[in-house]
Amino acid sequence: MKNNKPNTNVPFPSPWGKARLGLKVCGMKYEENILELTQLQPDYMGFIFYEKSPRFMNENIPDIHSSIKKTGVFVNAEPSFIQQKVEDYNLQAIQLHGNENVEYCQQLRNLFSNKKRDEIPDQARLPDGQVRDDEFPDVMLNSIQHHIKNENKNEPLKHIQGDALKKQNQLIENYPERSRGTASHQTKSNSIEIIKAFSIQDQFNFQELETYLPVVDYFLFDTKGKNPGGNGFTFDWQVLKNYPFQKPFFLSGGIGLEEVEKIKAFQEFNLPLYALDVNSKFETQPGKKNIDDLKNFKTQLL
Ligand SMILES: O=C(O)c1ccccc1NCC(=O)[C@H](O)[C@H](O)COP(=O)(O)O
Repeated sequence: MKNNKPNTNVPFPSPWGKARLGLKVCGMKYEENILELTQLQPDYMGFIFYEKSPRFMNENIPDIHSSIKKTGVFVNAEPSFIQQKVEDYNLQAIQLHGNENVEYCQQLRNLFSNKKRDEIPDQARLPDGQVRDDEFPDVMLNSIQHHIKNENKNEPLKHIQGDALKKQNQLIENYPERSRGTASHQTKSNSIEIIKAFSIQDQFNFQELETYLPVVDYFLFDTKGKNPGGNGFTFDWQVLKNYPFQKPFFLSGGIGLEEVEKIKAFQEFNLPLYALDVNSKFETQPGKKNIDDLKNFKTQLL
C-alpha cells in the first residue's frame, strides 16, 4: 500500500545513540493531505482534539505507517475522553496543551502504561506466552502487529508466529541499544508517550517542571498567545538557555522556513532538543499543510 511503506531512514532516536533532530507536524486534518505528508516521513503527526481550534479533528485518520507516531493534542480534557480518542484513532502519543497538573499526568500514565503490552496478540507472544521483557521495543511490537494484521491474513497461525518471532529477533540484533532501552532520552517503549506543553512569554521558571519529570516523556515549549496553541509566532528561545534538565523537549511556536538559521544557531546551545514542532506557518488553510515547504524545511535541517 502506498502509505504503508516502512520508514527506511535512520530510526528516531538513532539506535547508535546519536540523536537526530525529529520532526512533528501538528494540526493535520484532511485525509489526502495526511497521506501526502507520510511521504516525508515525519516522526510525529499531531491531531487536535480541541473543539475551539480551527484544526479540530473529527475526521477519519487514514492508515499510516507506525513509524509516524499519531499524536492526540488535548486541552484540559477528561481522561475518559482521551482514552476514547486513543482507542478510536490508535494514538501513540498524547500532547497536553492546557493546565494539566502532575497528578493528572500521573493518572494518564497509569491509564496507558500497559496499553501496548496488553494489545500484543496471542500469536505474537513467545512460546511460553510471555513477551520479551519490560523494555520490549515499540518498533518490534508495531512491526509484529502490523505483520500479523496486514500481511498474513490468509496464513496459518503457526507460520505467522514463526515469522513474527524471526522479525523480532532480527530487530534485536540490528538495534541492540534500542531493545535494551539504554538511550537516556528513550521512553518506556511499551507505553503511550506523554508530552506536556508549556507556553512561554518572556521568562519561565523551570523549577515548576521538576515534579513533572517522572510522569512525562517530553516537554514541549510553545509560545504564549491568545489561544492554547497554534498562535503562529515565536517566543524568545534565549529563555531556554536556562533549561536545567536532561529531559528532552520539543521546540514549538511559530516555526517556519524563516526560522531555519535561528534553529541551527539554537542547536549550538547543546540543549536536549529532541524535535521541532511545526504547524500554522506551513498552512495553506487551517489544518492543511504545504508539503513542498515542509520538504524544503526538512531538507535544510534534518
Ligand atoms: O494548533 C492548534 O490549533 C492548537 C489548539 C489548541 C491547542 C494546541 C494546538 N496546537 C498544538 C501544537 O502542537 C502546535 O503545533 C503549536 O502550538 C505551535 O503552533 P504554531 O505556532 O502555529 O506553529
